Amino acid sequence: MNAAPLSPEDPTQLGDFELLGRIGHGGMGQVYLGESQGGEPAAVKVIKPSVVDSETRLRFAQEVEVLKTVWGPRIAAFMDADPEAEQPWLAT
Ligand SMILES: Nc1ncnc2c1ncn2[C@@H]1O[C@H](COP(=O)(O)OP(=O)(O)OP(=O)(O)O)[C@@H](O)[C@H]1O
Repeated sequence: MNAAPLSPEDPTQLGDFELLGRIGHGGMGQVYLGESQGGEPAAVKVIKPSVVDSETRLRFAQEVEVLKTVWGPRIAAFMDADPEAEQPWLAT
């Protein structure tokens, strides 16, 4: 997986995931390459601090709930999430 280096303002740890680099970004989030405590690679999506408000928190919590209910060979599997954290995050 190609990842760009973390910037000084990036978090280095979210939940049990160590963040190792940046792999992409969407409308409301930055996606990091992460690693679980067991050494499993993860895509860790974090809501950008500039867009965290009650509406984006709600949308993000809904995304997490939907992800918990879907699985398949072409769907990144849900690993863990904390939509109520100061910086809400989701690991797949
Ligand atoms: N599981 C993953 N594996 C590899 N890269 C990923 C993964 N999830 C996201 N990415 C990368 O991060 C980018 C943004 O993903 P994200 O889920 O935030 O997209 P989005 O749905 O467009 O954003 P938003 O939900 O914020 O509107 C993707 O285009 C991709 O490059």
